[in-house]
Formats: sequence, C-alpha cells, structure tokens
Amino acid sequence: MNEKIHLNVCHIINEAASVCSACPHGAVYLAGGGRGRDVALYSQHAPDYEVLDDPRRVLDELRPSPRLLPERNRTVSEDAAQVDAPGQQLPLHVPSPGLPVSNTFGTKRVPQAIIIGVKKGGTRALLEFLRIHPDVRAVGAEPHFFDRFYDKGLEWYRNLMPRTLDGQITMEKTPSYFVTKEAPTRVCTMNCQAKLIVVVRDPVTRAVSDYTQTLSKNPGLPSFQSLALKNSTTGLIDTTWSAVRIGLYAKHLENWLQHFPLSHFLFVSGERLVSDPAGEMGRVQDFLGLKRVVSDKHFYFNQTKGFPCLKKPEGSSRPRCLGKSKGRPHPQIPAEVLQRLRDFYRPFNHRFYQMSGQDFGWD
Ligand SMILES: Nc1ncnc2c1ncn2[C@@H]1O[C@H](COP(=O)(O)OS(=O)(=O)O)[C@@H](OP(=O)(O)O)[C@H]1O
Repeated sequence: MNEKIHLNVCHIINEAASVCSACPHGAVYLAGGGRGRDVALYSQHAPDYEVLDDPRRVLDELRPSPRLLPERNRTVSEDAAQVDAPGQQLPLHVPSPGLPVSNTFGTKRVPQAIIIGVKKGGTRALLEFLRIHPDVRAVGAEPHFFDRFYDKGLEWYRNLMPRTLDGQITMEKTPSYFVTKEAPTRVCTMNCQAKLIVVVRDPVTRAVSDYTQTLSKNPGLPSFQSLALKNSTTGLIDTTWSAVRIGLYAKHLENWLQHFPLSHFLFVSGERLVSDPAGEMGRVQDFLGLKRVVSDKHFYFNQTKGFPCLKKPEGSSRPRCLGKSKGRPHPQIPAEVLQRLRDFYRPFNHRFYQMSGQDFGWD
C-alpha cells in the first residue's frame, strides 16, 4: 500500500471510533492490538484499546464521502468524563507517535451548538444520532471545559474539536454544564450566539438513573431512599443530594436565561428520544438549521436492548446500540418514595413547562 494512503487508512481507523455495545464503556476503540495488518501498526502504542473487529471497515470509511476524509476528532468513550468520576477521565486523544494526528483539511472551531444537559437525560444517544449527519462534527468524549477545565483556556478547548469544513457544525456534549452556575456566562463569553440543547427526562426517573450509575461504581452505596429523604418520617426531600438537585430544571434554566434568550434553547424530550427518535431528531435538525438527513430509516428498535439503535452510526457500516451503561435496568425503589419525589418535583416541573413553553407530561 502506498505509504500516504496507508497512513490515512490508519488515521481514519483511529478516528472512526463509534459506540458499540460489545466494548467497555460502550465505545469501540479502533487503535491497538489488532488482528488486521493496519490495526496491528498500533499495537505498541495503544495496547489498552479494543480491536477493530473488521479491518475491511476501513475501506468503508474511505469510500462514502469526501467529507469523511478530513480529520475526525478522536472519540474515546461516551463515558470518558463521567460527572461521577472526577479524575478518572480517559485521555481525549489517543496517542499515536510517529503517525499524523491531523491533516490540513478543515478548521478547528469552537462549537456553535452544545448539548448542555441534563445528566442521564439521553445526551449520548442524541449526540450519536446527530453524528450521522454529514454536516455535524462532534467531539466524542465530554470536554468539561465550562465546568472543570475552564482555566485551560479557549485554545485548549478549540483544539479538542474536530476539524470542520464550511457549512459543518461543531458540537460537543457535557451534561453537567446545565447545573454549573458559571457555565452560562462562560459559554456566552465564548459565543453568545451558541445554540443550546437540553435533553430533559422525568426528574424522578432521572434521579433513579443517576443513582443507578453511582451504585454501579460503588456497590456499597446507601439505599436510594436514605439518600433522597432527609428524614423517613417527615418524608422531606434532601435537595442537597445531586441526584435530586439536578432535576430542578426550572432553577437551572433560570440561571441560563440570564445570559441567553429562550430562542437559543431547544428542549429535547428524553422520553420521546426513545419512543420516537426520528421525530425528535427532526426537531433537533430544524433547530440547528440542518437539512433533515437523520430520519426513521436510520433507526431500528432493538428488542433485546429495549431501545432504538442505529442502523449505521458514524464511522461504521454495521448496526450499533449504545453501550451497556446506557439503558440499564434500575433498582426497585419503594413506590411511596417515588410518589414523594413526584409530589416534590410537580411545582418545579410546571414552572419549567411555563418557562420552556413545552409540557413534557411528567405528572
Ligand atoms: N437509544 C438509546 N439507547 C440507550 N439509552 C438511551 C437511548 N436513548 C435514550 N437513552 C437513555 O439515555 C440515558 C443515559 O443518558 P445520558 O447519555 O445523558 O447519560 S450521561 O449523563 O451521559 O451519563 C439512559 O439511562 P438509563 O436507562 O438509566 O441507563 C437511557 O434511558
């Protein structure tokens, strides 16, 4: 193989990571320890990464569109920067000494659109669905720039972004931005015209989902009810617990609305993203000013997973579901505790419906 093409092939293998239920953290890591000739090149550099199971896929990546040839930002894992696991982030870039890490196609731009929340709302599904669109380029891992790494500076942030051609939109998702006090002013300092997407989900289910994630990392965690309730007799809710606090959408939105007009926001229903992904994606594409490319022909409902999956996600010619940490079973929570939480959230939900102009039907 011509050396230049060979390097491009390797580069694209490395860049074409996509979500996969069979791999740790739900991601395919295409570099390292491969069975295929091209993949094997990486074995000494990135031994920790999973193997591309079919080197022929590389050719698929090369074929479809010249837009795929510019650098694809390296995706690591959808859970690379979990809000619950500070300090346990995987690198945003897979090192590949001696091989080109970028080419000169396109420009790295700061995002014009950001998925700012909410944690456990369905943000990963939305980003992966958007990445099918040829005019969307997104960083795979969560950069956490506007909450944790702001002092690294805007150039650091911009450098994390994939290169885009004219007309393509740069995006990222970090769900913790929605609940970060300083995030709105920081995002506005970067770009006050930014479009902001919030995937919201019934705050009670969201809290249980959040708890499920923490429990999966820490099996000794106290029960949901002991964390959610200040006192089991009075039934008072502990609003200092982050799993509860994140669901106060009206309160967090109020903070954002001090810096951005409502027209800059799109609220995506986490529930409808599961029941009607194509319908919800239609709204998202309209909001972003994109042609409606992502449609019902891209989705199928996977009975085993119980969720919609992609027929052809970005960088793949095979169907893919999100990883095991997305759409996992929740522990059983006593009905009276859930009811107590539902009652607690009701006024906040109604306020949120008023503010957003949308009724999400959570009660
Ligand atoms: N298509 C598809 N496949 C799998 N999972 C899906 C999908 N669409 C939405 N969801 C829901 O996404 C929930 C996880 O939300 P996030 O991706 O925002 O989580 S995170 O904040 O990034 O950790 C996840 O929450 P759990 O069900 O609690 O695991 C899912 O309910």
